[in-house]
Amino acid sequence: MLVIDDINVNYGKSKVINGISMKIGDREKLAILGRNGVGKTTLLKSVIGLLPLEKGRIRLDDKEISRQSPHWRAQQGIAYVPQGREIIPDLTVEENLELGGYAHTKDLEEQKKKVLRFFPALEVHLKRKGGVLSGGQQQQLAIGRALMSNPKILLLDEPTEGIQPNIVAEIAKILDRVREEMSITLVIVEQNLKFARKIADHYVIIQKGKVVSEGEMAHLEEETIKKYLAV
Ligand SMILES: Nc1ncnc2c1ncn2[C@@H]1O[C@H](COP(=O)(O)OP(=O)(O)OP(=O)(O)O)[C@@H](O)[C@H]1O
Repeated sequence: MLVIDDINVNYGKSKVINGISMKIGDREKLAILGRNGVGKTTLLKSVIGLLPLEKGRIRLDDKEISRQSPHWRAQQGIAYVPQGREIIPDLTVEENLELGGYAHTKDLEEQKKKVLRFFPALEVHLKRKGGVLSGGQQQQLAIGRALMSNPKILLLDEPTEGIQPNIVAEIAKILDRVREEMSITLVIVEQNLKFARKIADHYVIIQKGKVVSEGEMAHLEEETIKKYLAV
């Protein structure tokens, strides 16, 4: 279980996360929702250790991780798919994948095989440069790269951004399979509500760095959507 306990995160004097708490159970599928600029990416970055906490604590399975390095947290099983994917364009698909595994996997070949089972669209392009793939393929590669560390928890920041609807549906299917077969907890920051509904069983809505609504996805009401998500 990942426990976020009353955290604050600032950029200099600007307070972005103001007392967020949440518990994310094993194998849960959580969507973090909210309008632009409310602090969703900042929250994910503080969980992986890229941003320091001003206040509060984060625990993973009863281990305090708040002050550990990003590398240490990755070794404990937290993986991250950044917004914009951040594929290295001049490395091949295979090399991009391997980058996610070097520090965490004894048997790179075996792990590659395990990950590629979920991504037939990547397997046929292994020797091509990452930069020539379509947006949807790059997103799959970014997810595959994160899975190379064999994580317990996968954090994804807007995986559907700029991706065609049919590929979005494909990614939803892949994530579902990954979660089932690798027994992973999914935490997805998302603006695409349709996708979020499809993929997640719970939601949290953030506004001005605070949680303003949370619950089961099936109970997310139109009124709440209008109030906190409609643009
Ligand atoms: N490096 C930074 N330095 C200063 N302020 C920042 C920095 N990164 C983000 N911010 C500010 O922090 C606030 C929250 O940003 P964040 O990216 O976490 O929001 P978000 O909810 O993920 O939005 P989006 O959906 O646009 O990605 C915004 O006001 C943003 O301008």
